[in-house]
Amino acid sequence: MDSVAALFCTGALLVGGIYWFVCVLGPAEQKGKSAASLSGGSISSEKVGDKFKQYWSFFLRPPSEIRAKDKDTVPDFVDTFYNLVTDIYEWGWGQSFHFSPSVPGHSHASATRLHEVRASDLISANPDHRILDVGCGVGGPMRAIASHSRSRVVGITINEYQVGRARAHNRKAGLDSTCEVIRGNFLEMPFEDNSFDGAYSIEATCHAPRLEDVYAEVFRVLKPGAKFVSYEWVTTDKYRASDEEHVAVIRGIEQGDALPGLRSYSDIATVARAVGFEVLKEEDLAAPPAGPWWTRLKMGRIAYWRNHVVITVLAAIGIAPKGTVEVHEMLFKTADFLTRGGQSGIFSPMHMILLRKPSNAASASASK
Ligand SMILES: C=C(CC[C@@H](C)[C@H]1CC[C@H]2C3=CC[C@H]4[C@H](C)[C@@H](O)CC[C@]4(C)[C@H]3CC[C@]12C)C(C)C
Ligand SMILES: C[S@@+](CC[C@H](N)C(=O)[O-])C[C@H]1O[C@@H](n2cnc3c(N)ncnc32)[C@H](O)[C@@H]1O
Repeated sequence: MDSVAALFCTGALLVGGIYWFVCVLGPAEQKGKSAASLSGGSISSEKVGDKFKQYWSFFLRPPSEIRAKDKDTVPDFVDTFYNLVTDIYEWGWGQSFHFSPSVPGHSHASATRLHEVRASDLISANPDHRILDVGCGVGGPMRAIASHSRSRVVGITINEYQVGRARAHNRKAGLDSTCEVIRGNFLEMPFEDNSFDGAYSIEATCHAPRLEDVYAEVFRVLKPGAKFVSYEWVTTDKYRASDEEHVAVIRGIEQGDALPGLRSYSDIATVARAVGFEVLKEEDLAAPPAGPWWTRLKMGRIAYWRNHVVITVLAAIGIAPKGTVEVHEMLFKTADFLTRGGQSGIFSPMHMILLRKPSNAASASASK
């Protein structure tokens, strides 16, 4: 009898321990995504490890070399990146793949929504509008903006797997009649000239080798007089190319986030004007008095260790693809570079620029 009781107690402790470890100790976001369903996106399970190695050796090279020699293959590697990370992002962060300033008294979810709705208000999105989401991910911002503004939103992403996830989330949220998702390259968009009443891009254009190419495409598809807002990833005026620590942090951010070279904040408006936009407003939304955007990354550290153990176990027993462990390790390190970039103030993921296509603009972009 004693041994049965001991067995029962051990079993109960084990189950309780696992529950505590997985669910209580910093639960992952788990909005529609559980650890057991982590995949390599559209990449088959056995190829995840190889694809990760290819990704890593591509982005290990200096950005200047990537842009000079392989500008045209960047979107393919960005696509691979999102196959590798989309499930982990959703599981550990949620459906909005971006940062937001922390706001006293607001949860992360609520601060995220405020940041998204701000973009919608800046472009004055309204129920008569058809709005473009440039680089839409799995559609967190799209759903928030469609609900808030009642406008129709069309999102474009390079990654087919994200299209499936975004459409499923839209259906579940009852927003599939107002939100549409298309697979395509934002450097050559499959949309008519002058066909959108507004556009926004949240932390996505940083993947373009040349900012002018994506801005020129947005310019082309916007109706004259329509507004475009972008939250850009940039180095700030505190960044010094002569400081080794600064360079290492920025390289770490580029490699772990599929970026062909971060731009300086001072280049954004110049590019926008060169393709024909009027600059209405420009502001670093990360600058004080805004609350720090990186606190969520720092606070998550214990959960990342827990996630690492969960992924390692799931990969060992064949539930998660083997290469997922390496992908997670990369994200773990990237989180540290991003935090250092935020704390030192040399990097901002939310340099906001608000642009307008002049009312008298011709339909096609001037820059191409
Ligand atoms: C705009 C981009 C993505 C920004 C963020 C959404 C992501 C940047 C780094 C990501 C993460 C880092 C650590 C992960 C952690 C180790 C894991 O256990 C759970 C997921 C992370 C928190 C993950 C979540 C998304 C990020 C914060 C780029 C790519 C242009
Ligand atoms: C960091 S995610 C941000 C997603 C979304 N804006 C959000 O905040 O949730 C960047 C997005 O840009 C998309 N992207 C990157 N390069 C692209 C390209 N060349 N064409 C289309 N989409 C691209 C990715 O597929 C991804 O959906």
